[in-house]
Amino acid sequence: MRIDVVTIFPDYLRPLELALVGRAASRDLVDIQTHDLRAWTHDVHRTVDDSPYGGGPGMVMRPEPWDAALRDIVARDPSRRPRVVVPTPAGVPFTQSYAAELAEQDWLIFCCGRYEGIDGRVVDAWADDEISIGDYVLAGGEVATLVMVEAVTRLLPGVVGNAESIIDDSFAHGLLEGPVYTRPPVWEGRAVPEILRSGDHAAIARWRREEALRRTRRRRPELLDRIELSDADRAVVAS
Ligand SMILES: N#Cc1ccccc1Cn1ccc2ccc(-c3cc(N)[nH]n3)cc21
Repeated sequence: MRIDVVTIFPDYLRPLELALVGRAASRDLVDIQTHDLRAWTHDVHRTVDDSPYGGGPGMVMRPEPWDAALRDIVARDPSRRPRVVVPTPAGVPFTQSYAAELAEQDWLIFCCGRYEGIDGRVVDAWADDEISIGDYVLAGGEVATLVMVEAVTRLLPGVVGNAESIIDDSFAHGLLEGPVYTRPPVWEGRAVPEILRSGDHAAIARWRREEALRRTRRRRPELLDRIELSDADRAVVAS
């Protein structure tokens, strides 16, 4: 997969050079290129913003640099059509299934806005997806892009060593993941649940599902309406 990110703060995307995503890039499992939007400005001040039509606070990102940047980047591989993603607080919620959908693409371009956002005509002309990572307002699209690139990259083949761990992900089954434990068996007087040290894998799987059901019921009950529950699951949720 190729991922291009356009931003006025390229250094904000440096974390993509680290850890899981950085390792995936070094193994050529993903090719991530970051671009400074100001490279597509031509005035001495490299201006990317202007006052909003209709008045109001803040500034809006001008259409011309964005259109020039996207035309240039897309033209670099005429045989492929990228999926253009614009992070925005007004977007469709980003979910694990959305990450899986984006992970199926072979080329993503993330457009990181700043100020009060990108001129709506550019978004209309170019965006395939306008995505929100949560109901709060960030100062720009870079953090949302970091979140989405990590969530998508970890789903790419070969990136996560133990493929099972992404299958058992929180949300993969529609439930929140239950608690996890490691050594020591007792820490500060708190013991690891005995079942996890029993070696009875069927019982352990059942316990983990029950913990996931209980945690989901407590923290995100609305998720339970979206999944098929067995009679045993319903008994746990009702208890
Ligand atoms: N747009 C806008 C906007 C509107 C009002 C006030 C401040 C901003 C800042 N901003 C500019 C670009 C941009 C991109 C994404 C987010 C974003 C995403 C999520 N999920 N929260 N915030 C915010 C962004």
